[in-house]
Amino acid sequence: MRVALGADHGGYELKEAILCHLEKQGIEVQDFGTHSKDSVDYPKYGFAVGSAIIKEKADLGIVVCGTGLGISMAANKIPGIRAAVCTETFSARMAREHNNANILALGARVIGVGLALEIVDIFLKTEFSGGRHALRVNLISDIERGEEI
Ligand SMILES: O=C(CO)[C@H](O)[C@H](O)COP(=O)(O)O
Repeated sequence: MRVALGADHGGYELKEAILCHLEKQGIEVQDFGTHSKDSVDYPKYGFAVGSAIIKEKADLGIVVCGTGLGISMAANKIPGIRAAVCTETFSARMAREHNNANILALGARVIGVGLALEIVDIFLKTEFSGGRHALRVNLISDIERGEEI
């Protein structure tokens, strides 16, 4: 599995912890920055991670900002991206199982590192269950294409 990772300054430290955690497990990680705590603009990192997924350079993405909100909003502007902000493990599992989310968004100012890593592990190991959920995710794609549903 190839994971694309990105964060703004608010998420920088948590991103580094996630990078270390995933590399220890032998997971291939592409780090799109940021690389310090200097103030940056989160849409650029949401866009970089989302683009990597759409271009099939990564299978799943993880984005981090202060709340997970702004960076997920930016990523979700890319057609085909389904970024889900998760603050607990149940939503992380459902985001994959029911919604086929391709990006996990985390808020470094909302949750601690331990919970964040647990959420990451669950998100990455859970498969989309398809079936009725695929029909619903396809309706999201129809909306993206400007179709009426
Ligand atoms: O959470 C965020 C976006 O949703 C950002 O990390 C946050 O807005 C950055 O704030 P500041 O520039 O005050 O550090």
